[in-house]
Amino acid sequence: MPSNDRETQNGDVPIIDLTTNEHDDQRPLLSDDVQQTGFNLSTPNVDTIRVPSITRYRLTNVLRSVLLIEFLTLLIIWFIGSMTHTLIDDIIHYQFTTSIFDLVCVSLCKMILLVILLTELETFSIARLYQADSNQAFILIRYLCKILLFLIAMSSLAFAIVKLVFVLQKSNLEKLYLSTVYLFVVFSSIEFIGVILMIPYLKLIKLLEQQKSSVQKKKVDLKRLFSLAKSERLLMSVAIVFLLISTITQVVQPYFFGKIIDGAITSDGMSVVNRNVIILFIVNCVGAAASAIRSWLFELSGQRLVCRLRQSILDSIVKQEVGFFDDTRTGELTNRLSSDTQVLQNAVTVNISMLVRFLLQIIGSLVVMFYLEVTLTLVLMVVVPLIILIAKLYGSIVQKLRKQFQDELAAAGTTAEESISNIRTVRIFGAENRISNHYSDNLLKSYGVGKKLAWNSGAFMGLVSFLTAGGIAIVLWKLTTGLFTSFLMYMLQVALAFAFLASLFTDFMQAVGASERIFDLLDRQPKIPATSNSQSCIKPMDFDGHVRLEKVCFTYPTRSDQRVLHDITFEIKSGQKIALVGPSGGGKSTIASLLERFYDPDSGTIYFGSNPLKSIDPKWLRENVSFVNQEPSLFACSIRDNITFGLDRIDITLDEIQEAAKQANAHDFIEKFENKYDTLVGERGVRLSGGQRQRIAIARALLMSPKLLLLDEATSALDAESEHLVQEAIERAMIDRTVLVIAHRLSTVRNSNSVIVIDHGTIVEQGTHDFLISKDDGIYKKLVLRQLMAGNDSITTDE
Ligand SMILES: Nc1ncnc2c1ncn2[C@@H]1O[C@H](COP(=O)(O)OP(=O)(O)OP(=O)(O)O)[C@@H](O)[C@H]1O
Repeated sequence: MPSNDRETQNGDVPIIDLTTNEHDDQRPLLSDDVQQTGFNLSTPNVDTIRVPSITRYRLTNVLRSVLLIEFLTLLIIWFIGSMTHTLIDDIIHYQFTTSIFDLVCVSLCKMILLVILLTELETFSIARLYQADSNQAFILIRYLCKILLFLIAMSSLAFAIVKLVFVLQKSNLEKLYLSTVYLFVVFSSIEFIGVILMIPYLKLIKLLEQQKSSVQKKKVDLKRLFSLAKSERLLMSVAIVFLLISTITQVVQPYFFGKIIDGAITSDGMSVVNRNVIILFIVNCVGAAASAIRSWLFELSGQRLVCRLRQSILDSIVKQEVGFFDDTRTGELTNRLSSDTQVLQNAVTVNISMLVRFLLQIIGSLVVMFYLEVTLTLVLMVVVPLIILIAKLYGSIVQKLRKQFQDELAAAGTTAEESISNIRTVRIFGAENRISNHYSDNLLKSYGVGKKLAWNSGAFMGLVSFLTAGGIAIVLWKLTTGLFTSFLMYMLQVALAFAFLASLFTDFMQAVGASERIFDLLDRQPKIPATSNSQSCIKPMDFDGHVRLEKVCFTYPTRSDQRVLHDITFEIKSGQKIALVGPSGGGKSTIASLLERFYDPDSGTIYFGSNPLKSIDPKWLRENVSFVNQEPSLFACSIRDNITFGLDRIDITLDEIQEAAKQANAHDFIEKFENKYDTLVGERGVRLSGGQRQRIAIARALLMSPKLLLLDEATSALDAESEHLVQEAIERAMIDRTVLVIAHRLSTVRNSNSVIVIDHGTIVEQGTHDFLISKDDGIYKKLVLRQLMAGNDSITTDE
């Protein structure tokens, strides 16, 4: 069930108002509404309802805008007209067939009344949302509002048509005046159709101020999304100049094309044809060059932008604390790096260019069309949206009727099937006629729906044909062949531009979703800093390896109900080797993770020398503490690069690398490779054996010369030779260092100064190997005895 939150994340803006059926005034909104609207409103309680954030791009707001545009346009035309005769003149000597004053008044009144009614209906809807019981008074007022809405829109249209009819009967009309009346008819028709379409669905929820947050977030994100392109503004400005040039060339082409055709069919027109063909050729060449440069520059700025963005995202990802990665899937993060950034790249460069281009194309084409023939353009502006609206209306009606038809047909089918399969029973009871009548009843119902379908289909085809034929008749009657061709080409340009704009809207919404996810990531501050970012971080220069854990308790963020460590207190003195042993899952690796500050303890403190770990510079920590874990992962680069992975300095010599590799028992096998230290290890080091990987990881840790070495001994099965080599490397690595080793082998434990036995997150025993083995009934003793009996060296057991 999509919740509002999820919608916001995905960036999907619900386009249609919250809708319900008429009869649901009688019941609370139930699951159907959830499916229909995407919002769960089933519990109509003020406290528990999550009021959905509704889009600003909703039908009622479109209607409000149309009303405002209509009023402002008429007002401007009235003022322009006043240059010839004063505004007052138009009022005092008012004439139905020559004044604009009445149109302005009707438009103003209509705007005020419709806006009030729409707002009222929205308010009722939100009030109803909060009320479990239906309120008769509410319902009545709602119906009244809807009726008024319809009547006002219809009256305005009727007035417009009457005025047009009267005006057309007059001769010597001013072109501007006639156009204004046409314009008023267009607007009134659009509003009337809008109101009719809206009334059955109007259950709009008015968004309360305090609940606008998610809409506002979207707004901010859109702004921020475009701010990404800021650093490319120079490139993009140049690109926009070329975009303007290429769009202008595209807009003027049909005009010259028309001229060529007109010239070709007139007897003395060859010189006109020649001239215009040359102009068209030059225009085309300029357009092609401008398109090429525009496309190159937009693509280039897009590529630059996405590179920067990907870099910032990766920087932000790798800065996050380890707990973040426990919680976030790798695929999700790589998706943000690849597909989300790709979506953004298109949105802020190519899509912007397309948006500007198509808008200019529409405006430019309309301007030229108006220039060529005002009346005709106005007629087309009425006919085309009208056909689109009618098609939409027809589509929704047919969809409903088809479903009804299928249901009725299915019922008839069931009757027939039942009768045929139970024919013996039918025969026994002589029920043939009854069955036939029953079937006929069902058929009649489906036939009834079929009749409606047929009627609607006829009406639709008739209306569309009439409008199209009417439009074409006017075009043919009014225009020369050349003009006709230009007109058709312009219409095509406008229609295509609208179609592309619709798909661009979807792309932008997708980009808003992607940008939300990306900005969430870019803005995320790691809970544990990965880099030194403040002056207050300490770099304890006198650190000698002495570490103390005091009453450390810890729970993994992803498993908050299970505490992993309880009151762990112990210390590792400088130069000591401490072995952590205990059953699997007891919490040994977790202690090492805390010392690496992958996580922070819930309570208690870890001290490095006298400094709490939280106050220590993260960079210093990485340089002075090395961790070799059970299954070390290598990077898909050369052995040399893997060994020097942790080092910042670039002046590292091959001798130093070889020395570390020798200590880690890795030098000999590396030398046997054809490319020696430049051998590529493959993804995650797959081209090396487990033992070789471990020895390279040990070399990598040793090269850092850490003051504290954390070792997690491998339990993975290695052959005897490899195991011996790894073990030897580990023992060598421990010499002259402070070491905490998660020990799985008796030999390692024996060599350590102290053994700490961890079970179920607590320290259950602590002391030297000899002391612990001498204890009767001790866990450590049991572990050792068990593995001695099993005849191996491993002291780790599963719980
Ligand atoms: N990233 C994690 N998120 C949630 N729980 C975890 C995580 N890592 C370990 N755990 C849990 O914490 C507990 C202690 O795990 P830990 O790896 O510290 O045990 P261990 O003693 O090192 O075991 P082993 O010897 O098998 O490596 C286990 O119950 C484990 O399931």
